[in-house]
Amino acid sequence: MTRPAPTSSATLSTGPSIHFKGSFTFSTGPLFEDVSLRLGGGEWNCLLGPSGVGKSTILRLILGLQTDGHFDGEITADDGAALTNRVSYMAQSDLLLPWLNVLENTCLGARLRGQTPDTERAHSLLHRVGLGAHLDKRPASLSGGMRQRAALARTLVEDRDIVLLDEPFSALDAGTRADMQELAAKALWGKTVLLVTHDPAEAARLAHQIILLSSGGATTWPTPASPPIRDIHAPDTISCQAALLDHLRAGTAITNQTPQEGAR
Ligand SMILES: Nc1ncnc2c1ncn2[C@@H]1O[C@H](COP(=O)(O)OP(=O)(O)OP(=O)(O)O)[C@@H](O)[C@H]1O
Repeated sequence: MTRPAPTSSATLSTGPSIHFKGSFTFSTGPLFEDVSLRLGGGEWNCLLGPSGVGKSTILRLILGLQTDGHFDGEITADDGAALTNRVSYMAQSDLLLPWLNVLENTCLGARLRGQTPDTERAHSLLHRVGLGAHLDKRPASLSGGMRQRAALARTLVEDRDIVLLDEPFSALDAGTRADMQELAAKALWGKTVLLVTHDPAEAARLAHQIILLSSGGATTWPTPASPPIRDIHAPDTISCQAALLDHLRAGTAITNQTPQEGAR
């Protein structure tokens, strides 16, 4: 499979395939039942679906985070190794610590593990996400998009086999979003990436595999024949994006009719 050439100096290793299978229940009732999905090893797997269907919950389960509900199932990697300490994660909220500056936040993972941070790599990534002039600033003085780019740099600085990204580009303007998509795709070359997104264009551009999650379970959606990162102008990218949007809209259609109008 053709992939964009790596531009990072990080150690290159290919991430494993991951199998997720199970059901998740809150005390109030089931969130999903018998969901089965396979994340392609070393690939970008984009997960889309209606709000509240359980996408972030699946990320949290793969990460091994505490949840309020009960998971009955299994999550395994095809190389047989445990997932512990192999996963990096970017949550929907940036989770930047307010008392640390941008550089310190980016290096936080290594410091929490008692390791010496790779400040050269952190500097390089912060420059590449456009925050080179803001290393000393605290999160409170950054815009929402700048905070999201700082959180992205903090995720990219980790050299993990498996990377979980929960709507990482949602706060960015269109141009910066395209730039950050390309940066992330190159920096995470060969990693197993699970990207939660609501953006069909993002999935059509970045995905090796598109997975749709609904109350009925997980299904795959056809991706263009060309390899990611795809040209946004390419006909197969545009048709994938359009068909995906049509499908998602049909699944979340909102009617403006009153019940009385609908009955006429
Ligand atoms: N303690 C809880 N008890 C009951 N339901 C809960 C609890 N915590 C979360 N939920 C519900 O679980 C559902 C799944 O949330 P999750 O964040 O995984 O969805 P999502 O698909 O990622 O949504 P979005 O696209 O809006 O981010 C939501 O409807 C949420 O309200």
